[in-house]
This record gives sequence, structure tokens and C-alpha cells, in this order.
Amino acid sequence: MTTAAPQVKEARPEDGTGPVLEVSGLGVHYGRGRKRRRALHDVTLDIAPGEAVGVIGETGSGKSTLARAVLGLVPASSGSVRIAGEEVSAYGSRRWRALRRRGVVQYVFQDPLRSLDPDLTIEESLAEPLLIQGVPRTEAALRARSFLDRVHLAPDLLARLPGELSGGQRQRVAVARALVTEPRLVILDEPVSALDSANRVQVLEILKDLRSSGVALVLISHDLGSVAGTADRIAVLYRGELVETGTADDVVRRPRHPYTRLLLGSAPTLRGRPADRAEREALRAQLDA
Ligand SMILES: Nc1ncnc2c1ncn2[C@@H]1O[C@H](COP(=O)(O)OP(=O)(O)OP(=O)(O)O)[C@@H](O)[C@H]1O
Repeated sequence: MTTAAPQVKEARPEDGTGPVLEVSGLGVHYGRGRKRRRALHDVTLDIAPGEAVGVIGETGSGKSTLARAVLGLVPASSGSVRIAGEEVSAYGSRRWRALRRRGVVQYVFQDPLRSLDPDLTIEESLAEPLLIQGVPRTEAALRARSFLDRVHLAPDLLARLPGELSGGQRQRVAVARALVTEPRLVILDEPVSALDSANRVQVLEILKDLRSSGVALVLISHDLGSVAGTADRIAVLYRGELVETGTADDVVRRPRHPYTRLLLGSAPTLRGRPADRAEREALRAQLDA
């Protein structure tokens, strides 16, 4: 399935205006021999600078595998991945480590405690990726402070440990930490699912604002309803394949694939009412046909 954003067709990656992420015909398998299982098949997805794309699917559909393959944490068995114009799918672990250290692509875990070292203060956590890059300590501290401001947190949190923050504050710190290296691409795995509804709205608003700085976002979620208002486009993964990609508006209003309709049926806020049992069974039957 081809999902290239039309606005990036003429752009050139080398001058920073081309797609930030180009995934083409990507396949990923786990296991060997008789235990070899397909997790992703022929996934094609382009993401432009400043674009937010929601990758939606139920558990086991391959969302995290896609993120891991883009970050070089699992090898591709076919296809290619280009990040900011750089063909990375054939990189070995040393080149991947160097790319990650440059901070071009960053990852935010669902559980912010996993993104943050519990023994580092917020200031140390924010400065760490910069210090690794060789940024002087005073400048790293200044940048840490300014990125905290970008996620609407007060500087008095800088001296605290992650365990001394609320869940919503921690998730915002994790987002700020992912941004300090000024990445081209940030992948967020279930960015709001652990948050209460007030924090959910705030974090999604912050993510929306970030797009104006040119950073591209991949918002991974099992819940179409939670990212549809923030993502420009939605890509729907079903059993390792992208079955539908379109603008968030089109996918929500005019879903083409039965699986997307099923997902919408479990997002009553988008649809007005949840799908009833008979409707869900009919859609499942179409999928299994
Ligand atoms: N390390 C692994 N070894 C073997 N199989 C794996 C491994 N990781 C994932 N899988 C399988 O690959 C498929 C896709 O898994 P993946 O974690 O990408 O799904 P997901 O959509 O992110 O699910 P969730 O929402 O539960 O995190 C699943 O069938 C899963 O069992």
C-alpha cells in the first residue's frame, strides 16, 4: 500500500524538506526455522517534516515492531527504511548506535518511568542526551530548562526525581527529553494511554503544537479515538499489514476497511455510538472471509 504524502513528492531529503521517514515494503520476522513468524508484511509509509501520523492497531498487530524496525532494534527481513534521506535498513549495530546518539530519531515509551532514569533529577535526565553529544554542561542545562518550558512545566521541577512527579508530568518530561536533541522524528508508543483525561488532553495539545517546529511524530496507539484529533494522517495496521492510510478526517468519516470500521466501533466518541454486537460480528466475519 503506498501512502506517500503528496506535498513531499517534489522535495529533496538532502535539504531537509523531503520525507523524514520513508518505509518501503518493510517486512519483519521473528524466530528461526519452524518458529519463524511474520510480524510485518510489505509496509510502506512516508512521513513529512512536521507531520503527525497515528499508527493504529489492536494488540499484536505489529505497531511496536514497526517502531523497533525504524529504530534499528529489530532487523528488516525485506524492504527498506530511510530516515532523513539516510538508508538505514542495512546498518549494523555500531552505525545504529551512532545514529541514535546523534538524536535524529527519538522514542518515548508508554510508561514514562522507562524513559527516565529514576536516580537522575529531571535536569540531569534532560541534559544527558546533550552531554553524550558533547554539548558543554552549562549550555545543556540551559537547553534542559527551555525544553521543560516547551512542555509547559515549571523550572522548579528540574531538581526533582521522576518518582516525585505525577504521571502526566513524567510523560511531559519524557517528551521534553526526546526533543532536546532536536530530532527530525519522534516515535511515541501509546503516549497518553497511561494518563487521566485531563493530562491526556494537555499532552496531546503539546504534541500538536510541536509539529510547527518541523519535528515529525509517529503516534502509536491501540485507540483510534485518542490520537485522531492530533494526527494529520492515520495508518491502520492489521495482522502486520497496513490495511488503510488516509487523512485522520477521511479515516474517521469514511473508513474503507472493515477492520478500521471495527476500530471505530470501539471509539464511540468519534462515531457517536459504539457498534453493537451484531455489527461487530458482521465486520469480524468480513475480516475472516
Ligand atoms: N521478540 C519477539 N519474538 C517473537 N515474536 C514477537 C516478538 N515481539 C513481538 N512478537 C510477535 O509479533 C507480533 C507483533 O507484535 P507487536 O509487539 O509489534 O504488536 P503490537 O501491535 O505492538 O502489540 P501491543 O499493542 O500489545 O504492544 C505479535 O504476534 C507478537 O507476538
